[in-house]
Amino acid sequence: MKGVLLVNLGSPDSPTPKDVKPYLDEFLMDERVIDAPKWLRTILVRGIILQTRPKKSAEAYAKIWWEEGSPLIVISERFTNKLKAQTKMPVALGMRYGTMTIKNAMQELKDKGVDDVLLVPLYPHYAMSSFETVVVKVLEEQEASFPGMKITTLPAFYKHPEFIKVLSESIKDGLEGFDYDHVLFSYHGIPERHIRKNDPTSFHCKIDGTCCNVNSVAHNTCYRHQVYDTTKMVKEYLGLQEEQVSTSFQSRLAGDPWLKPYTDYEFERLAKEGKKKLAVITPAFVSDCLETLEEIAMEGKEQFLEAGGADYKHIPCMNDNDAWVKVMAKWVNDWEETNKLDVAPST
Ligand SMILES: C=CC1=C(C)c2cc3[nH]c(cc4nc(cc5[nH]c(cc1n2)c(C)c5CCC(=O)O)C(CCC(=O)O)=C4C)c(C)c3C=C
Ligand SMILES: [Fe+2]
Ligand SMILES: [Fe+2]
Repeated sequence: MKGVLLVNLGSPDSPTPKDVKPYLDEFLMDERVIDAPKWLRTILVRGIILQTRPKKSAEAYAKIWWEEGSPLIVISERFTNKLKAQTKMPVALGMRYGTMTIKNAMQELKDKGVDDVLLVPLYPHYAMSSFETVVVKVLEEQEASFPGMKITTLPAFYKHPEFIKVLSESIKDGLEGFDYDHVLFSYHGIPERHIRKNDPTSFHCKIDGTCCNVNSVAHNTCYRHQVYDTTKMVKEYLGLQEEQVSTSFQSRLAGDPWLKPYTDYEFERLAKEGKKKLAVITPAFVSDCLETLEEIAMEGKEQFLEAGGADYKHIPCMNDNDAWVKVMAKWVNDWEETNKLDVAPST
């Protein structure tokens, strides 16, 4: 029997250093997130980062926490429940990190008789620290505990026309009544090195501003190419002008060079260039989370206004909006009927 496994990133159990620490430990000890050799990763994560970050992180989580729990988890659960109502197949939700494990979600599907699973990483773009680590973890769990289970993965849907349409329409709704003069597309950043590591040709991705416009098989796993494609397609759908739009990367960790331009620097640049009324959208995330609700909606607003901006709005993610659930329901139900996936054509 067919079934659907939705996977998002996950959150700590509560916004306290006690619960944030094991969550961050699992997250940052993932070799696809901090890709240093294990001995070095252990020193970096357990010897340095985890000494101070859990407290700082817990304070940030406390600012956005809801009565029902972490926004990312609550929103993902609402999305899952709505999807369940639109498909005959069993649907389960797991998180890559934290206590809502992928293994439990797979067990839930198995208990319902599912042996043919459509895995849906809840990320529009491919990065080894998001999409790839989910796929690898699911395959590890399959090998260890669910040997009879077949896994098919929904590819990154960053340029699927239905995704672009539903994302653009939700942005249009968010922009309604807000008199903006610029729209910033802020994506979660990744270290530049990860782009090169994920390049199957070993030579295409130069991160020099040109490679991403030249067709290549490398784009199937190039986060930078994919996010610029999303910006371009949404910009075209909404009829925005080139000079009204820019793309930047947020949430970097100290150390490595990460994808540029950095969102916090863009706030300053845009304000200084006279863009006074800024709308910020965050299309790397399908649901709002710490990185959108705290870093963009709260911190970002403060940074932009301090730099001289006059008005600022974070446009919410698609979350459990009905049109987005409908698109996902169509994708999974089509797969159930045809056993084929028509999601992201490769370039
Ligand atoms: C959009 C996909 C994501 C990518 C790619 C990604 C890469 C990445 N993240 C970190 C470090 C942290 N990210 C944190 C939070 C966080 N990250 C994503 C998504 C992607 N991360 C989400 C949805 C969230 C929010 C989770 C929530 O509970 O709301 C955090 C934790 C918070 C903090 O302490 O800042 C860290 C740490 C790295 C190093 C990385 C790529 C290498
Ligand atoms: Fe992250
Ligand atoms: Fe590129």
